[in-house]
Amino acid sequence: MDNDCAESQAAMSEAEPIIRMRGVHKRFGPLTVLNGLDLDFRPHETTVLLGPSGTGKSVTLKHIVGLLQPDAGEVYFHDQRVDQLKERELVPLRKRIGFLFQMGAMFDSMTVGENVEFPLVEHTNLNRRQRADKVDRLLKMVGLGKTQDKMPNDMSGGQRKRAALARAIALEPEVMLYDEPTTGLDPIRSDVINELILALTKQLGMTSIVVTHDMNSANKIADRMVLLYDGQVAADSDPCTFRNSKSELVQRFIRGQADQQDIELIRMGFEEGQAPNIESAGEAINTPAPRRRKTDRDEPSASPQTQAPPPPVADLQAEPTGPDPTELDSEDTDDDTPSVFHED
Ligand SMILES: Nc1ncnc2c1ncn2[C@@H]1O[C@H](COP(=O)(O)OP(=O)(O)OP(=O)(O)O)[C@@H](O)[C@H]1O
Repeated sequence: MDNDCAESQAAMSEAEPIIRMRGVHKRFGPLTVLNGLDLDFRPHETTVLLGPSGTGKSVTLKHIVGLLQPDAGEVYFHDQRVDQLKERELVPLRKRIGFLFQMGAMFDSMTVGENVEFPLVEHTNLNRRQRADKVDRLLKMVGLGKTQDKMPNDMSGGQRKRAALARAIALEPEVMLYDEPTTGLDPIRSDVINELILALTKQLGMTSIVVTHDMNSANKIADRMVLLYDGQVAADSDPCTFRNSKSELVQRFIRGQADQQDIELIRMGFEEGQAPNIESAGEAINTPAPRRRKTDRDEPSASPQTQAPPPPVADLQAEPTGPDPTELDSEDTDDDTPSVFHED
């Protein structure tokens, strides 16, 4: 054992996995995305899924909630085989696994309050008053108190993501999946999201799986880092061991460094008097990622009808004990000094 990493290694869970992916294969036409993926997720742990664009990180998340089905292989949530469930049978599963989509996926025609209330209306027996209280509590938890009546389009990107997170945890899911939760946010707003993810995991005992390209975020929130490459797991360890890995692949990814093949591609583009082919560059580490057409069971558009069931967590019943986040959330600064989870 690398002594420098003993603390980081010790922090990793040894509990039985609650999500298991076994030999998962997934192709889209000629493109193989997952190539026999074996991956487990243990409870109360935050796993960060890393990897170049197009390696199948989002596709992996979508298999966990049955938004995509494997061509071969098995996906389990506890003892339940997810990949064989019919759409109707997926509903209870999706109440236990929340999903924060890349773009937040708010219903633009509804107020923020209505958005957060939506899963409560659909999936609980709470009366109007109880729902209103819960929406209020959820919005405070993410530092967005008193925004119930706002329209999503009148909010900043960071606020929308937090509102989407409030909706995603409304049903108190056991597991939260985050698809690039900090993309498009400045470092301060990104950190707000990081704090929220940490709070949900550490204080409410949630299990989190986070897809990100953001190494700052990964370093802050991860109990475990997994690098996907070529449709398989290329590295899987505690964060300290990951950072100290001698693997060239891992190190290049951490440094965000193009390899010789990428550089050569760009040089050739210049020499031929063409604009460099940025799309192709990176493919030596980035598995080919043809731009895709979103299909059937893909990320929902902003329409309640197509929205994947909102998410779930632990005990949201308790009143938040920290400072009232609404006071931190001034109209013009968009904020962001969350988190309601902080104890005094
Ligand atoms: N529903 C789909 N139909 C066709 N191709 C798809 C579909 N979903 C994903 N793909 C393709 O599968 C590959 C992996 O996609 P995925 O979104 O998982 O990548 P990723 O690793 O999350 O990348 P990024 O970091 O850029 O988000 C891409 O080439 C993508 O175009």
